[in-house]
Amino acid sequence: MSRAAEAVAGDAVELTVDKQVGEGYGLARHEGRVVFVSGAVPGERVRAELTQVKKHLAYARTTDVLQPSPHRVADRRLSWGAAGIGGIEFAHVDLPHSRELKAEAAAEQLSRLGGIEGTGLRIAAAPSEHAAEAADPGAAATTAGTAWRTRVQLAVDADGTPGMRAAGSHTVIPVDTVPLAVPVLDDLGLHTLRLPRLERIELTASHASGAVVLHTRPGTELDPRAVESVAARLGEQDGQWSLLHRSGQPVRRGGRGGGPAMRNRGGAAVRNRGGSSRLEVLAGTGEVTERLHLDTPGGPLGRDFRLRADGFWQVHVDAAAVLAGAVVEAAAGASRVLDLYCGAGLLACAVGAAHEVPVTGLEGAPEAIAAARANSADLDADFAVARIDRLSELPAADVIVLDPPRAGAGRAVTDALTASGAERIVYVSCDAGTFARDARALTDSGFTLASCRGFDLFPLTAHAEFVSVFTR
Ligand SMILES: C[S@@+](CC[C@H](N)C(=O)[O-])C[C@H]1O[C@@H](n2cnc3c(N)ncnc32)[C@H](O)[C@@H]1O
Repeated sequence: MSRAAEAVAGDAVELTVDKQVGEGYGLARHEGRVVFVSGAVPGERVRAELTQVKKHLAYARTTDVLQPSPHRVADRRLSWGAAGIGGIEFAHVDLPHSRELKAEAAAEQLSRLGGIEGTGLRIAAAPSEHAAEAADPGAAATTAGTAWRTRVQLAVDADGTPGMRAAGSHTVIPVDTVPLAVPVLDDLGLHTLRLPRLERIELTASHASGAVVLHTRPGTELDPRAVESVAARLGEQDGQWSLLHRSGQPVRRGGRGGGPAMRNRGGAAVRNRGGSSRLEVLAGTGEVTERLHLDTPGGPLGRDFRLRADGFWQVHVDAAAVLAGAVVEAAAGASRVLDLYCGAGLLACAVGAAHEVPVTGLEGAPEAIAAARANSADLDADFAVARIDRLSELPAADVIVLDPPRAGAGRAVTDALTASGAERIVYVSCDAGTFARDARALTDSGFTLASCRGFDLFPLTAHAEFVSVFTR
């Protein structure tokens, strides 16, 4: 008796994409398996190559579109000379529809992992994209959503050519333009330089200032020509630009001085600053200044935040204002606010200033806490270094704000939130999956999810931000 040959990676298959799920995948079925397919739009019939095959599921990438969705547009990466780069999962979808697909994927995760139904979740456009789409409806298929990143990392290959990593691979693809970056980072032109001995560069653009961090490969010295060529580009820019170097020492595992291992926004493990490798300021102050503008019920609020050039700040050019605005609104009526994972103090300072209430902020990175203290000198605010997941008790507050990294808060933190005296939790999340898991823990222990708002603060990628309020 003959049997159909078992599917293997490399096989070409035809798929009908049923719906959108997390990480930018469309979901299809093929010969008894669930297939997660990239580069497709729900409703489409595509030909795809299987990239990974397991017993009950497989991964695939679209190679040809047989019946296109009306929401399919020309892959924007082609116009950037950046075909195949990863991290821009909706490069081929019109921008408003990409938001609907993210909302569909997040609702599925909230239901499956969090047992949460009927939130009516929408993902709202950030003001810049909203304006671009309103000014020119055609922009939704082309330029809207393509110039928002104030923080960008370029990988550098062994020959010193900068670029972006290919999807699912370490291969560096040279680019004609810095994808998704705010114009000033593209204008620097660092992606056109040869940068020997570097393994990556971090680019930061903030209010009237910016910074570039050069990361050398482990065991190599900085190449003076690379430093000179980058410094020359920074010298041509308006505003204050800093140039920094982080040596590529291998990260120490355990031992003293290593600092707590944490997850950054993208989920990659990072060492607490200062423990693993040295950050050296080659030019400028080594700091950037961010400016927050908010319209609050009490009137306009403007604040400057200084932070270290490599310190955490919300990435989308509108993100700080959008998230701070939503958190200020959600914290209305609070008498004392605790901000967990507070970074340089953005949310704590916005809430403290808008509602004139005392705030406490806790965060693992000492440099961020030093910045938060300086940024809150005019407020009734108290900031301290702490590993949130190791706290046995939380400081007293009636409203607790938390904005954990992509890995979410986890059981120890949700238990501490439950044990606290807080009546309201304002949870800011950049990952619907880990948020859904934490939401289930909170609702299982007596909290009710009162609201969940989505914001497209990572346009054209699979990610979004969520601001949710739990009450009890
Ligand atoms: C998404 S950022 C939020 C920062 C801040 N809310 C803001 O908007 O600028 C998460 C922060 O959590 C910190 N962090 C990550 N893991 C931590 C942990 N286990 N304990 C304390 N802080 C942590 C990171 O250093 C980072 O500053």
